[in-house]
Amino acid sequence: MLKRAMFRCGQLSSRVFAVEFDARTQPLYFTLSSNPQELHHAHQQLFGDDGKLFSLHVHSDSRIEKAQTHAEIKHKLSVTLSRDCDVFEASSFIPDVKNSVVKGFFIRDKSTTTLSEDILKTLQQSKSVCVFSYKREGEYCWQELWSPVNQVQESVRQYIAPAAAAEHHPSTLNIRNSDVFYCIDEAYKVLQECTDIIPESKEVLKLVDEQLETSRGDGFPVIVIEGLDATGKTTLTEALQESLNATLLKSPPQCLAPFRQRFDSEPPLIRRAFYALGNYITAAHIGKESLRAPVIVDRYWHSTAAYAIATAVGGRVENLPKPDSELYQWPEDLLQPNLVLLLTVSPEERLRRLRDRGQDKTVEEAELEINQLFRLKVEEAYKRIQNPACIIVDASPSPQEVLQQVQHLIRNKCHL
Ligand SMILES: Nc1ncnc2c1ncn2[C@@H]1O[C@H](COP(=O)(O)OP(=O)(O)O)[C@@H](O)[C@H]1O
Ligand SMILES: Nc1ccn([C@@H]2O[C@H](COP(=O)(O)OP(=O)(O)O)[C@@H](O)[C@H]2O)c(=O)n1
Repeated sequence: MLKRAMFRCGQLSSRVFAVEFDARTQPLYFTLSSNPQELHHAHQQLFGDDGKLFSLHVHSDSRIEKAQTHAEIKHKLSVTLSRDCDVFEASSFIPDVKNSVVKGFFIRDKSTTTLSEDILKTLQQSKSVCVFSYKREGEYCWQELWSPVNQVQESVRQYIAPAAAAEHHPSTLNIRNSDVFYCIDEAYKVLQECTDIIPESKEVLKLVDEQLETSRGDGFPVIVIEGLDATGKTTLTEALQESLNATLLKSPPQCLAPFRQRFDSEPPLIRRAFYALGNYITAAHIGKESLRAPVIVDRYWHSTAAYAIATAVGGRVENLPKPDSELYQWPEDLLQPNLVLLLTVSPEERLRRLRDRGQDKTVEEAELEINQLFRLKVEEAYKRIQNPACIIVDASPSPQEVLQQVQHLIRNKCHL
């Protein structure tokens, strides 16, 4: 029984564990060894005090169940644990091996209550949750499968040993087909797998099916306007629509508006698949409309990929996939625009515009405000996307000046 549980958790000895203590510093990496190892001073910080230490990881053959269980646990831990408990995002992975990440949490309980153990006991009843506890004796610290009732035999102790920082941050390893999708089929499959738990998925898939395959011939130019919230996309796209006599489209398209709130509350796998499919519906609209007039698109694949990557990657900009990573490549089956312009303004100006607008922000956008690191990662990811790459436009001058600057670019690049 115990062996099966250990097996379920993967081959632990080949894995590295990463604990994200602080978004501004690198994670703490450790590995496991069956031989006693002296505790490295960096790890003493983690294991040194008298608090109770646990980690928990989520396993399941169903990626939908795994994503939802992870999100539920995150919520549960954040609302139920006392202030004396620290919860950190943690993962276990095989260095630089794609899709090897198992996500979880690390809990440091300094309280005198048994609250964390009570919660872990409930969580552990789920067949997809694996809980480990950490014990220290002198210079040695080991991890063992935690059980609230049966004490684990000493033979399964795994000693903590330092591990080198991985070349690729662990949060970059599972991005493909979990956060960013590179063909319609992969995103489509995710929603198909959710139809039982999210009935709206069927309606979204029906809307995708209804879009006839449209391949774009030599129609009018297609120009995408990208940028963080409040950088002036709406203002500019509406002005361009008028001045170029263009059709204005957006991604996600209007037909997905009734479902957006529902999918925004889902874990990244499902939420990102929804936005990915939105791009394909918008692509079908672009295909048709560009036969008649120039098309301006407010957000498209750059937004989908940049926000998804920046959310998936913990910590600093340095943790993003490397600039030459294939994760920044445009999906081969998604209609390419002729021009992508990225509106940028200083963080101060952006905040001023957000405040002037005074309307509700999405949770993600509210997070941008408090989370400078996240904003920097979104912008950097935007700039790294290739085929087509975006051209950066300084959107801090007046609306009229920004329009003129963009009209000039469009004339040069698209001969409009
Ligand atoms: N060039 C500009 N200069 C000053 N304010 C601007 C400019 N462009 C837009 N704004 C104002 O900033 C706010 C956000 O603009 P908006 O076009 O809605 O951005 P987005 O669509 O990117 O969220 C609005 O109140 C808008 O009037
Ligand atoms: N093409 C798109 C558009 C938006 N999005 C998501 O939608 C969010 C931005 O939506 P928003 O409502 O703030 O956008 P605006 O209405 O401000 O342009 C981002 O956080 C992205 O996660 C996406 O993934 N792909």
